[in-house]
Amino acid sequence: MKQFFAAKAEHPEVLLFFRMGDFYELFYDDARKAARLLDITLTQRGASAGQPIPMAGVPYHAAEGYLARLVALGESVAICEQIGDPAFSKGLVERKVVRIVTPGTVTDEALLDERRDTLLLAIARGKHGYGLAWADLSSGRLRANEVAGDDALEAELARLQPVETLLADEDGWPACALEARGLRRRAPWLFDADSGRRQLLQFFGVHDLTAFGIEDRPLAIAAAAALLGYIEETQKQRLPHLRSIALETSDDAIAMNAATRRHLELDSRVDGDVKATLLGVLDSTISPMGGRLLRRWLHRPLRDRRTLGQRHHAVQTLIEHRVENALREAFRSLGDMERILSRVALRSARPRDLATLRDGLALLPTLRGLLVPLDSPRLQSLHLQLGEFDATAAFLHAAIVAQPPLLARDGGVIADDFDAELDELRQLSTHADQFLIDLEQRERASSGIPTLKVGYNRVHGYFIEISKGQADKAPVHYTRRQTLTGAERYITEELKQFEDKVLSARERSLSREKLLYDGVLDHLNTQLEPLRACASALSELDVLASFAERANTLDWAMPQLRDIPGIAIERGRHPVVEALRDAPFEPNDLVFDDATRMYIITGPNMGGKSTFMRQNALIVLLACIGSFVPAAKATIGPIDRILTRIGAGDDLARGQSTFMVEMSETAYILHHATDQSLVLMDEIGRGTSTYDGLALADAVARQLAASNRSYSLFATHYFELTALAEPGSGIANLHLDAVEHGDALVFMHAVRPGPANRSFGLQVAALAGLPKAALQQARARLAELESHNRNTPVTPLSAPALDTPQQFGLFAPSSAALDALASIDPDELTPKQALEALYRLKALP
Ligand SMILES: Nc1ncnc2c1ncn2[C@@H]1O[C@H](COP(=O)(O)OP(=O)(O)OP(=O)(O)O)[C@@H](O)[C@H]1O
Repeated sequence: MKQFFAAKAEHPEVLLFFRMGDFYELFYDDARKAARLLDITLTQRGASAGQPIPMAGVPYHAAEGYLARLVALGESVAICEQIGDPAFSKGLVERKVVRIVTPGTVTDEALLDERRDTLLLAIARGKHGYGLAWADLSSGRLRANEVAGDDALEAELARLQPVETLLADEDGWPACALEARGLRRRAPWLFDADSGRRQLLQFFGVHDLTAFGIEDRPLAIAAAAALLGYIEETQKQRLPHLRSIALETSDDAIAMNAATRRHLELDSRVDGDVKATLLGVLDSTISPMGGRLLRRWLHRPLRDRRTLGQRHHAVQTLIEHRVENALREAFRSLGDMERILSRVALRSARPRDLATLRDGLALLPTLRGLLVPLDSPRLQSLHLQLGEFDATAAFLHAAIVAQPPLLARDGGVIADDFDAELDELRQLSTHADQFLIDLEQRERASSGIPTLKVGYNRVHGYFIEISKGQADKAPVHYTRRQTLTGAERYITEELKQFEDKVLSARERSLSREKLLYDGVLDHLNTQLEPLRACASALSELDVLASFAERANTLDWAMPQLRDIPGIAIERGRHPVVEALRDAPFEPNDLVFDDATRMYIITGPNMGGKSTFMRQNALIVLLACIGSFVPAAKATIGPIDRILTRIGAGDDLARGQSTFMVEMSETAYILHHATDQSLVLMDEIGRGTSTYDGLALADAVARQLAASNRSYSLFATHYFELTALAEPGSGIANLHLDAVEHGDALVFMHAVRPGPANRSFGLQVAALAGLPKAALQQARARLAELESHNRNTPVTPLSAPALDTPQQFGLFAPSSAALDALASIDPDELTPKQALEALYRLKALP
């Protein structure tokens, strides 16, 4: 327990797996917590100061599964191992924490999500913004950035989705940081830029940080130093695969805030159905590393039209030469080279990792053969980046058996003919079998006992076994080793000598194999950088081939990215709605140019307004990651942001009301949208009373059109807003329609110019199964409201000067007053009652 308390004192915040023979045991609160989280039995072991010690344990050989579950729950675990061999140590075995497994630092295959980066993030705070540094230890990728305010920090958190986040243990962090996953508070001095800088210079062995692009970014440096400090503290080993850090500035990418990522359902949905997300439809990559790269691309659409143009051209070339399927076929045996190489660097690569690497490298000549004739600059540069690894592939082929076992521990990994000494040691063991057969026959003959057997057992070693009935015939030079119920077991001098030789040959061959295995890792480590470049080229090829496959299968077209402002989409479709619908999808056009920067979209519920708005954002997004797009034609000018305000994103968990969320997202958009931003506004203002809502929607639309001058799609049920579309306002109307067929309602889904004339709200409610009585009441009420509106002069909304506040002229008399009036029969009233009624009416709101 002394040992335990010492180890626990060093790691008070994490669970301590304390190795005891074949088990990892947990004590006290750790035991209680683990028992709860892992559903394992809480028992007791011994007592301390007269009190029983709560204990829970997991078998050592099954620890990985339990670790995976704990890490997935966001827990960290310190692994305290027995150091040295218990067989040789006198008294207590020494124990030491050898590593800390944390959600953001795991590299074991079993603990990682195959198709998602596992990021550890550190955030440093400054007066004017934040520094971020993040690492994916399983691939060795290390990045940093600086952002200006809380909103930008939130956007980065939504993009990166770290599994573990380090923050200085101070007050005043914004909610988005405090809600980050796997939050870990660290001492504030660990986030110091000056000492951090020295730390980074030392870590990377350089004289300045200019080459990494972070020399004059103190907050990024502070975050990176805190990050690396934590990694070293938890991993307790060298990290040779973290060789550089790169700045990933936000300026290169199309900005999307957290709300936009959520609303567009890029890779997740509130209902958890990932198949119905953009990534779900888009991702047909074969290798896990390709899948991870695609997800990164999707969350970081680019603004650099040259890079994107090269990607589009590459995809087109793959399609034209019909090679995408051949490439993809080759990728099937590729495996996760990127993560394997990290494990090679960390020296934790398993035999099967090396076999996968070998088979992957063996594919390169085929891949190169496919790429050579392709006339695309990007494909050719990837071709070069693949490199030549024929010698390495041959080396691995010679070194590793065709199908190695799971663990290196039991041998059988290094191939025959790779090392003469190993071959000789192995021969000794193999020849042992023949020797034993010969010995058995000889001993049977000389002793005259035909049932005599030669055998082996792990505890007692080799033996000669004679049944109890024949035991008295045992020759005198047999020494008894073990007595069983029905038999006696003996050893002879000859067998003993043989045993020593064979056992030591086994041991020596195992340690020889270990040495050779280390040698193979050494050899691979000398080529780590070119191998990693190869893996990254393979990942990108996988993504490009996946784009080509999707474009072919789903009939997508190559977008044109232009320097000229504007967006023109012909026959655009919503990729996810189209994929999930059985019926055909109705394609729609969209044109934004200098004359029209905003469309007010009206039409019935279920008409397709949201779908139309989102499909255009998704088409722009797809074009800006290098993919083809679901449209007949798409021409897209420079875009700096995609911003959305779409309903149903209620954030009750964060304690904000629906309306509050709606307004803060709208505020964000008005503050950030520029004339190169694409903005989607869906039913803004519906979260509050009609007039407040209308007034707000009107003001927001005007501001977006006149001040922000963004490309805006503005869906609304307030028909009054359609009046904004005046000549010269830059605003136009679009509408969707439905037609009634008897009781049925048919949605046309076709986007047409001009405002809608009906909303069909009640018909849609009927479709949704609202009770008949409620519908009848609603119909009567609607007729009443409509007749009031007709009798009341409505001043139409116009947009004479977009920046002058509008006075609404649509206030009909309060319906309460009308109701009250309607209930009065003047002929029945006495003069006094009439006067009282007049006072009551006057008092009504
Ligand atoms: N262009 C289209 N072609 C075929 N089906 C479509 C199309 N657009 C929308 N749909 C179908 O209609 C359904 C409703 O569309 P959507 O949610 O966009 O309507 P909406 O007008 O935004 O409705 P609400 O006003 O109630 O939010 C979609 O789920 C989809 O199945």
